[in-house]
Amino acid sequence: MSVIAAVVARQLWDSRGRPTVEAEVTLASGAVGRAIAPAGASRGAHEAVDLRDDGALFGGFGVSRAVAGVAAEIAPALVGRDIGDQAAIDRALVALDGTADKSRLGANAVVAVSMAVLHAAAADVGEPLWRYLTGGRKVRVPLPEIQIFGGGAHAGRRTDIQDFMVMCPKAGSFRRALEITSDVYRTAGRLMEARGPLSGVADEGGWWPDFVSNEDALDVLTQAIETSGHRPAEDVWISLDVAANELGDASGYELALDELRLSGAEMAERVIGWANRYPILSIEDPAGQDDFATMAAVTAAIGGRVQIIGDDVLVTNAARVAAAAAAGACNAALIKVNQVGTVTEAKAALDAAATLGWGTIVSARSGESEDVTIAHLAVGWDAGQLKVGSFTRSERMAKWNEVLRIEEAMGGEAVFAGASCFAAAVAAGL
Ligand SMILES: O=C(O)[C@@H](CO)OP(=O)(O)O
Ligand SMILES: [Mg+2]
Repeated sequence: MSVIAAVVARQLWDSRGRPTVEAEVTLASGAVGRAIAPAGASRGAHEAVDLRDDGALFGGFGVSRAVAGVAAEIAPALVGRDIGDQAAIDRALVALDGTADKSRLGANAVVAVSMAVLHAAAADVGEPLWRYLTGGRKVRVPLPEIQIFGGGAHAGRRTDIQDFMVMCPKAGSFRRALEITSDVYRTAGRLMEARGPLSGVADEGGWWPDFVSNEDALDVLTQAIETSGHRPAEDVWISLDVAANELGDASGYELALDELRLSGAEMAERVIGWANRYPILSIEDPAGQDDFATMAAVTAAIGGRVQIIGDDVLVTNAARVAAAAAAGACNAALIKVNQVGTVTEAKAALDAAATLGWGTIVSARSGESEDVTIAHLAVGWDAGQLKVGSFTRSERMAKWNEVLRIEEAMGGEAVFAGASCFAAAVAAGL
């Protein structure tokens, strides 16, 4: 394999109009790999730390430091290295940064370079990234989790629950899952229009929510599934990201829309109640990032039939996956490369979760770009599931459309992960 000849970075803009980092890795062979760092809004305290200035009107100063660090330190450390050894390159990035949370060089600089290295390695052997990652293994096309309403930190906290999504485990193909979800999405928009003014879309493209309670949103989503001509709990299921880290911690949670202040035990009761009353197959972060007890209470009660995903709880960190498993805190892991900072560390978290028999979901952030790396990771790593946001925003569509291209490229070999990708779906007999 070829060696790295140059690493450059530049400042681009993300889907929220905030500056971000793009890295470009050129090899001696002439092959090039490029990647853009995404950015979260609901972030866990245990995540790797970007160099950003989110509060500033023009927040470019942190990002320009991240860009400058690539030129001054990362490029000299990587030039001349063998592109085929991603793990060694990622180890070098971690050592060069020297902090536990990548805050010196910035996780946004580190993740952009790490993913650009991966792209360059695939380009060097002339393979699409997803195929390069399979190493010849059979992989599945992921089950998509697609947002219908966006709330929480992505929509001025109009609902407490952050993501109201749907899953179609029995769709048979990725293409069909998108068709069904499109019916539900557009029907939900019509229902909201009929109730009053329709106020556009949230950060990830889901409808901007206009509801009187969190359960009102769940009612309208269930109605949208029915009215679209598909069957709730047969063809289409609800998946929620409560993002409860934004609502409180073990000392108490606030559901502002419902005018409720709940203890951890009451929060668990509430979430379990939703799962009992609505066609829910998956729930992410029903408790705060360090409230393993509430996560475990939910998992013990309904984890046999509902996927309980850790996001802020796990932050794509293999050690936290192990700690959560010991506490019985979840049965699935969200995988966001920028939460941990390098491709190799993200893969280690995914492997740790998969070894436990957990579901694994490669996920976008709420601040995204045209970068489609995660579509390739979801397929090439055989994650089984992919969470990208909604329809109607091109930074999301770029990823969904890329999976459609990959599914087409697989031809007759394409296997849709459907219900096979997590135990709860299997238990539900899907
Ligand atoms: O919480 C999440 O799962 C993500 C995507 O919905 O949001 P953010 O990128 O803001 O952390
Ligand atoms: Mg989340």
